This record gives sequence, structure tokens and C-alpha cells, in this order.
Amino acid sequence: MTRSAVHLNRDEPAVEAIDVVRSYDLGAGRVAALRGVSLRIMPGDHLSIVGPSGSGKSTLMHLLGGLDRPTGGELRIGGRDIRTLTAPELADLRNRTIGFVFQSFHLLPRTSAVENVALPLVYRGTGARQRRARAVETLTRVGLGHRLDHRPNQLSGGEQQRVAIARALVTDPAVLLADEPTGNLDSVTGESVLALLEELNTERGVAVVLVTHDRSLAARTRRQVIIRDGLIATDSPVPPRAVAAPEIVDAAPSAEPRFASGSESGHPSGGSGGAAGATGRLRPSHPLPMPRRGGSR
Ligand SMILES: Nc1ncnc2c1ncn2[C@@H]1O[C@H](COP(=O)(O)OP(=O)(O)OP(=O)(O)O)[C@@H](O)[C@H]1O
Repeated sequence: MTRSAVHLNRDEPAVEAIDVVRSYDLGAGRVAALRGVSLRIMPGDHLSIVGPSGSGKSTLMHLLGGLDRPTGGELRIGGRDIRTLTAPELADLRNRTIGFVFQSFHLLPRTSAVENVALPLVYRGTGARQRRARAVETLTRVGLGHRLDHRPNQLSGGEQQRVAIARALVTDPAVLLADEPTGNLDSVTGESVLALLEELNTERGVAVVLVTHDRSLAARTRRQVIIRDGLIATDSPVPPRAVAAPEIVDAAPSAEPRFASGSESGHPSGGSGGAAGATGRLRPSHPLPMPRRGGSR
């Protein structure tokens, strides 16, 4: 049976780290990668985690996404303390809450775009026809409806990253964690991938967490967390003028709120999770059809 995305309340953190420590035992010694980090990711957030090489960004991202467990402190995903979960339970919670995008795409090489994107739905128990339909829909949403049957080596770097983003989105996650998603792309292609992530946040209310060492990319998010030596140095809003101005095409309300109040269907309750609702509709540079509500995922 298909399991649906996790329901979240808009006022409660989607992911919360409380005084999280992660150290690695190396026999000869111990490396303290994170030394007491507290951080809340709220539904609809758009934040960057930035810091120098070795400061603990990737370690933090793996913890926030439930790919790893802290050695101290508490980590909550969708309100659940992951210490209480078995490995299969954590994998299931991750699948229903978080999407990941990595610098090096991590696509299966001998598998078509549509099959790569459908894969997370296998773990969710979705039937084959529904999997394909959802994968086609999501690839179309990221502008790759014409590349369904291409394998990764038949796609450009930017297209591969779009497939990876579609794979992250196909489960309708509340949070998308992107670790240097433009690191392997030229500046023009990187820009289009960033714009897509920004649209997903503003148009669909997906909380986007961008992990980067590039301060100019971090300046485009609404909130910036600076990490140094395994500790959060600052966690502050980005001044509005520093955020790239989106093009306003009309003053109509934004697309359907992702966190519709009291929703019984695919997702959380309450809140639009994006700036677009207050200011007008943002012009997507890629097709972003309306989310399907209430269908099995
Ligand atoms: N599996 C591991 N075993 C031992 N030490 C590790 C491991 N993973 C990370 N570290 C150490 O933890 C610290 C933080 O690493 P992390 O990869 O989180 O940093 P980062 O900020 O993502 O760096 P970069 O920007 O270079 O990717 C580093 O000192 C690193 O050497």
C-alpha cells in the first residue's frame, strides 16, 4: 500500500536539531565535526548553511536529513525524535519527509531518467503505473518532459541535476536538502538550477536548505546560517535587498498553498510557505504544474 508524505504543522519545525554533537572515532583520536548545534527548519523555510571547508556543513546536512544519527543531543524529523526509531522506521520517515540533491547527482547510470525519478516510490509501495505517472509529471515539472528515456550519460550536467531534483521531489517532501547542487555545473546552468530551487520554495512551499561554501549563493536565500568549527556562528535573516528580485507578473494570489489549513491529503497544514503569496505570482522559468492533492503517492 502507498504511504503518503508526512503531515506537518506550519508552526512546528519540519526538522529540529537540539544541541547536536557528531564526532567520529578514528582509533588514534576523535574528530568533533559538530560540537553542539541547535537549528530549526520550519515548513516553507529557505535557508543556506554556509561555512569554510571542514566546518561541518555536510555532516549537519546528513544529520538533518536522517542519513546519519548524532552522537549527542537530539534530532527531530517531523516531530519525531530519531533516537526512538529503528533503521527501517527512520528510512521510512526520511522517504516521506526529505528530498536530497547532491553535487554529483547520484543517478543510477544504466537507468533512464524516468526510472531514476520513480525509484523512491518503489520504497513507498506505489504501484508501477502510478510510479511512472508521478515520475513523468515531476520530470515535466522540472522541464524534462522531453528527456524521459534518456540515461544519465545522454544528458547534460544541468539536465542530470534536474533529474536528481525531480527524484527528490517525486515523494512530495516537505524539505529539500541540497548540498552544493551547482558545484559541478557551469555558471549559466547552475543559475537555472538555483532558479528552479527558488521556484519550488516560493511556488510550492517546499522548505529548501542550500548547503554551500559560496557566500553569493547563500545571499540569495532568506535566512543564512554560518557554521564554523562545528558550531553555528550566526543564524540570521538575509536582508531583502540581497535576495535576487523575482519578476512579479501580476498581483493575484500565489499558487495553491502547499500547507493548506487542515489538509487531509498529501501534506502539512497551514501556511503558504513562501514570499509569493504576499506579493504576487512569480513567473516560473520552467513548467511547474499545480501539485496534485489527495492522490496516492
Ligand atoms: N567519516 C568521517 N570520519 C572522520 N572524520 C570526518 C568524517 N566525515 C567528516 N569528518 C571530519 O569532520 C569535519 C567536518 O566535515 P564536513 O564534511 O562536514 O565539512 P564540510 O564543511 O562539509 O566541508 P567541505 O566544504 O570541504 O565539504 C572535517 O574535519 C572532516 O575531516
